Amino acid sequence: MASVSAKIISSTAAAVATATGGNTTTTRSSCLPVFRRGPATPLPLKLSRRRRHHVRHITNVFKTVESPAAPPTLDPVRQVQKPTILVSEKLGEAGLEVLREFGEVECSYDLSQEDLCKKISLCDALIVRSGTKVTRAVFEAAKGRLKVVGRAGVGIDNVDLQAATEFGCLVVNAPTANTIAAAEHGIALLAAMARNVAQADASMKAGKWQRNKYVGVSLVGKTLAVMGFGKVGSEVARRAKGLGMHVIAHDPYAPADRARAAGVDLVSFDLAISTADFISLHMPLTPTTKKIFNDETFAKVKKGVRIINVARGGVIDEDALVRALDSGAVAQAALDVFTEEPPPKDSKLVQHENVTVTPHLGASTKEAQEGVAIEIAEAVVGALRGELSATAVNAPMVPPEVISELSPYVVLAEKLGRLAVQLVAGGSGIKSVKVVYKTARDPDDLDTRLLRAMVTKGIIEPISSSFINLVNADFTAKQKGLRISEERVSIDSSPENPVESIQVQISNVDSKFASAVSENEYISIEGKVKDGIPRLTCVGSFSVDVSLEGNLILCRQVDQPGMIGRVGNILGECNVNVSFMSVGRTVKRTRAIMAIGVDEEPDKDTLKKIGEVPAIEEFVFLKL
Ligand SMILES: NC(=O)c1ccc[n+]([C@@H]2O[C@H](COP(=O)([O-])OP(=O)(O)OC[C@H]3O[C@@H](n4cnc5c(N)ncnc54)[C@H](O)[C@@H]3O)[C@@H](O)[C@H]2O)c1
Ligand SMILES: O=C(O)[C@H](O)COP(=O)(O)O
Repeated sequence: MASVSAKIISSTAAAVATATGGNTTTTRSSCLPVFRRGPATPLPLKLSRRRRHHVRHITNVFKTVESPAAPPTLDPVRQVQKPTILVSEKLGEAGLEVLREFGEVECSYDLSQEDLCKKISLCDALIVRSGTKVTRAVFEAAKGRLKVVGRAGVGIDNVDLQAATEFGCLVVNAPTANTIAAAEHGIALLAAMARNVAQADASMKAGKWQRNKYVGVSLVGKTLAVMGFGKVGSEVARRAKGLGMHVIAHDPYAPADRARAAGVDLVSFDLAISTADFISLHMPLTPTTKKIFNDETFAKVKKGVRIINVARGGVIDEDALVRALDSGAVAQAALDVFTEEPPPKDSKLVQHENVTVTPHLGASTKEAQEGVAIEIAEAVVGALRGELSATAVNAPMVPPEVISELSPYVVLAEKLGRLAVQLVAGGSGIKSVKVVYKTARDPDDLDTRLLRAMVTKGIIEPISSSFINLVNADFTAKQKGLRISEERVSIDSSPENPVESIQVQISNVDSKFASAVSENEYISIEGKVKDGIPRLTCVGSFSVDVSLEGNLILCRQVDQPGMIGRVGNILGECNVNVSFMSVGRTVKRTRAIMAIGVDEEPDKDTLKKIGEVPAIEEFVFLKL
């Protein structure tokens, strides 16, 4: 019971040491290059000998298939086997040079799936852009030889990450080198659309001179809503302000002070779309943002709004956009990205006279492609050397024995992060997260890198296009201005379990569920692993005990008889299956918290009915 000592490990996500695994106590003299945001300059990072050993295992942690014996190519200088690197889409020359210095490079563009599968078993690395589908079949055909896939760009939706991980293949990307290019393309589309440049050009080339038909609209003094205030969105905002536009932004997870510093007001989704003259999309494609622009949304926009999309086609319901263009709700659209790429030739959207299109050119500038090429080439070479890459998007790097012992806690950590972020009220940017581990072991022996990475993953993934793992968690958190600190609390208990409990605290934010806010005024949730199953054991000051699976409804109600039955009935009537239920209270017959696990997602009406039960003071639905 007694808490003996508390050791604070101030590991800001910013700390370079944490980007490599976060051991804050041991630094020795060996340096390994790790590639970080911005120009692809190797930064020396000091790693302990133990850490270096882990680093070398990065590509082997999940390896399930032995590499076949392939004909070796010898580097005449080093007299070691040179790896073979297949480049399947056009890559900048500077990147190719980096690759050629290290391995045998084969550039084969426009390969069919079949041909790619034939070649891949002789390759150690593959470099692609968005046009090559790296499917499970490709990893299967690689027969274990493929060690790394490099995506020369941000989006990795064309790479089957699950298959990559299963086959022990590291995937790295180049997340920052094309940010400016994408922002510039957004601005190019904004201006071209407002002045009908593409339509007027086509008309003149058809021999016409239609000055009256192509009268445009001015940008100065107009309101631009930037939807997604991340890397690209904030650069678009900056440029639009330079054009004299009034810029507002919607991003539930962006820190308000970062927006304020850029002279941009963060507003709600509805306010953004109902007041803007122009809407520019810069959010990632996630289950939450998929088709976020749909018939319902277009009914709320300011009539005659103009929309730019250089993010991902899937955030717009394209049929709904055609209807909105036909009705005049949307005056014009300028699109670089499409749900299906290339879109069907007879696509009504592409053919629409009020739509300007480009074939996914956002990242296509010479400068961006050179930057991306160098960034990806260095990341791939580093990975082939077995070094740590800050842009790795899969395959955590922890010794198998640590993974095995921590695996149930890994699930717990991710779920606690995922729950905690959903308790934050939209509009309040998250800046500071603290993870508290209670352990009966020597806190110095507790390797929390994986757990911290998984909490970070749980917090960031629902709100970003980033894929988080042990390698990139701190790097990504830093990019998002998120400070993750840790505290290890030593307790008297059985040292059999590596961790007794994990608590996630988020400070300086408002909560959607006031009861999740502790006396110390931060959102606090805590969990434990019992019989190998992760469980939620504390919400704010309330104790509960529910298994973390399916979805969760948290209700705070007056502590009185019949509450479980009433809510259970509402869910039952709507065919929502309750998997478990737990009630926690601080004082008898005052207030209680009910945690209800549900297999299905209740619809809006069902949730409304729960909220209408008089004794229920607040409730929230959380996806695990
Ligand atoms: N057209 C191109 O060639 C091209 C080039 C680069 C990037 N992209 C795309 O642009 C998008 C943005 O890229 P980035 O590098 O700026 O990513 P980022 O992760 O830096 O920014 C995304 C932002 O969206 C915010 N967000 C998440 N959910 C949201 C929601 N529901 N509503 C509003 N905002 C939300 C996040 O908080 C984050 O700030 C991605 O979809 C990326 O794939 C396209
Ligand atoms: O995800 C990205 O980086 C952009 O969408 C660019 O894709 P591309 O490399 O195929 O141009």
